[in-house]
Amino acid sequence: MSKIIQIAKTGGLTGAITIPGDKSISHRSIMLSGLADTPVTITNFLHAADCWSTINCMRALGVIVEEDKGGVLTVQGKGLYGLSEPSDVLDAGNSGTTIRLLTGLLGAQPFFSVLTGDASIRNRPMARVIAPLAKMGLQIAGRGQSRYAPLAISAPEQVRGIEYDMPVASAQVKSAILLAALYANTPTTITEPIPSRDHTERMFETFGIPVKREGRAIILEPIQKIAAPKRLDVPGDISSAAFWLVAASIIPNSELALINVGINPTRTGILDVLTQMGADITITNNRWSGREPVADIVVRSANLKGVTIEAEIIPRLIDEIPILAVAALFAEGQTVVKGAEELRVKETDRLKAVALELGKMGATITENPDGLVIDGPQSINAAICDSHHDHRMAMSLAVAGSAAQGVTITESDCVKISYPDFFDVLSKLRQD
Ligand SMILES: O=C(O)C1=C[C@@H](OP(=O)(O)O)[C@@H](O)[C@H](O)C1
Ligand SMILES: C=C(OP(=O)(O)O)C(=O)O
Repeated sequence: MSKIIQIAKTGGLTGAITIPGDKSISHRSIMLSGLADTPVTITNFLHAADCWSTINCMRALGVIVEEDKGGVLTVQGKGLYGLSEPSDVLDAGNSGTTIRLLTGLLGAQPFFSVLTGDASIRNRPMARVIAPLAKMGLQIAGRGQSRYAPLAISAPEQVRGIEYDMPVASAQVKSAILLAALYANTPTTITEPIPSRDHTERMFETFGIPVKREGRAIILEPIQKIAAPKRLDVPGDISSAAFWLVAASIIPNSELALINVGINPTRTGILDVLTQMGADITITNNRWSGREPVADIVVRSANLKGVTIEAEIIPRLIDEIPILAVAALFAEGQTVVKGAEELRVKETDRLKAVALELGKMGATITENPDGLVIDGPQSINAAICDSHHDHRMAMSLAVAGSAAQGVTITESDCVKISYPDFFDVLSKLRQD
């Protein structure tokens, strides 16, 4: 794929899109299956670069992962106590989920390992996982006084359960602790400031690991074994569907059917906010994919209005702020995003990148330390914009350009991180 892509203005988008597998759930499906004693077949796995980083790390620990021609995976795990010492450095690539979750899992193993990733990953905060894991007895050291990867992980003397009040709402930190807690000799209680995505908890239950939830607390008792399912199906990723939800809302004469979208309530902040903005969204065909709720979603063009997005909802739409900023440019009135300072430590500083790159298209966006203020509607022009190597930025810019006067995006191949077919799907739906 070319690194520079030109996107033209488009007429209404119509058709049906089967949404690719959920990235968060795909990572977890490989990790848990890797700890199983019996083979697990995984359907609708997200074949994107981040999830392959997880597969490659698990393979380096001895787990066998096979892929058939249709992309269905079969994982032959090593059992809870069967992972082996990797002979080389483990590479998480661009994936924060891979490096953070594996830090918890590897920290509890009786061997040495080193975890690193690309330039972006080596700049993302790791102290937030190392601090609670150290309280559990794990031995993890990193660059910059253990704030950054590469991380060197040594065998712990023992793994203790902890009671931990999380200072930041982060599913990655919560999950790292839960994975380490699988090896603890005492219970672990984690309390979240605001509930974050609960895919790890649901996946644990799918693997026969009981997880107690009491208000904002999550409790895991010491376990002896796990009981893997034979098959696991990954629902479609609502964070990928988000680009189509906004594109169809802001491009006149659009009607898209989004098939197989995960609608776990810890992820549906985008639906709540778009509905509040006046979007025309219908949820149909509600069903279950294992312990995860799934539906089809029909979205039609609508006149949007600005809204205030408060801190409390941010964890439920954490990855959707860039595309919501695009929606806000087309909405009548002011949109304010608050309590979103976590966006500064993602693949790039997403608050800064949104203001800068949409600014190149002529948009005026005020960047606050913890959010954005966007007055709409604004007319935006064609421009050459940079993705900052951030998949969600690239896709958000493509939607903005499609709805306005077109856009040229540099470093556009980063969409391979979460949605490799994104530009192909967009070009098939276009009515030029
Ligand atoms: O646990 C996960 O799968 C994820 C959690 C979120 O990160 P944080 O835990 O850092 O908020 C999210 O931004 C990321 O895309 C995926
Ligand atoms: C932040 C993201 O992922 P990760 O933290 O896994 O790199 C994302 O997908 O937007």
